[in-house]
Amino acid sequence: MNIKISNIAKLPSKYGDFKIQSFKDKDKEHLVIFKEPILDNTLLRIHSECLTGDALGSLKCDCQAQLHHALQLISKENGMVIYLRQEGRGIGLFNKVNAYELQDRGFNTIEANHQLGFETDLRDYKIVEYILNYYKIKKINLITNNPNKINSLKNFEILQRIPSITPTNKHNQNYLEIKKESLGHFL
Ligand SMILES: Nc1nc2c(ncn2[C@@H]2O[C@H](COP(=O)(O)OP(=O)(O)OP(=O)(O)O)[C@@H](O)[C@H]2O)c(=O)[nH]1
Ligand SMILES: [Zn+2]
Repeated sequence: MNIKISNIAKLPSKYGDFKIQSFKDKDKEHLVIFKEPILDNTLLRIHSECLTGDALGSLKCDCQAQLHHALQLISKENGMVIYLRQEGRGIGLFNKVNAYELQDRGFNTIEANHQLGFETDLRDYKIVEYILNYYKIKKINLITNNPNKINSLKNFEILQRIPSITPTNKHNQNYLEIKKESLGHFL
């Protein structure tokens, strides 16, 4: 892996004072947001980019609420959010917009991906392993409902899974049901 690592900068936020550092893997500029001290057994959220949810407050998913919940948790003590630039479960923003248009026509999130010729989930978490090794983290308390994320971190000891439960609304109800029924999320 040919990873470039930025310097560490301060990021004061409405949830507290964090530090940020970027890890650049080819064209993907990932971000680590952390509250010191970084412990060997850190509280960790691995968050995949969702511009529509994280930045625009879309009600179609639970991403923004999950991100803010994690930032609130780590701001209380310490911990880390690894923000991965794998938008739309890895299909990218352009394709996600096309998937959303298919959802407007009645396809669910998984079917829409398949209609576009993509697998259900194209994400990979190799860079997470690199980042955790870089920070010398071996044990984690992982904030997630996604069993895939847990399985992708086989080289680390997962001490605890912290659920990330967010409010449902009429726009994300089906999305959350699919996560539970088809993707096995702990919801
Ligand atoms: N392709 C596609 N991606 C979506 C859609 N809605 C949200 N996403 C992306 O899904 C990713 C978030 O994945 P989720 O499956 O919601 O949740 P997760 O992060 O894997 O699981 P948690 O750790 O429990 O939050 C982000 O990259 C979003 O951009 C959609 O309808 N289609
Ligand atoms: Zn989202």
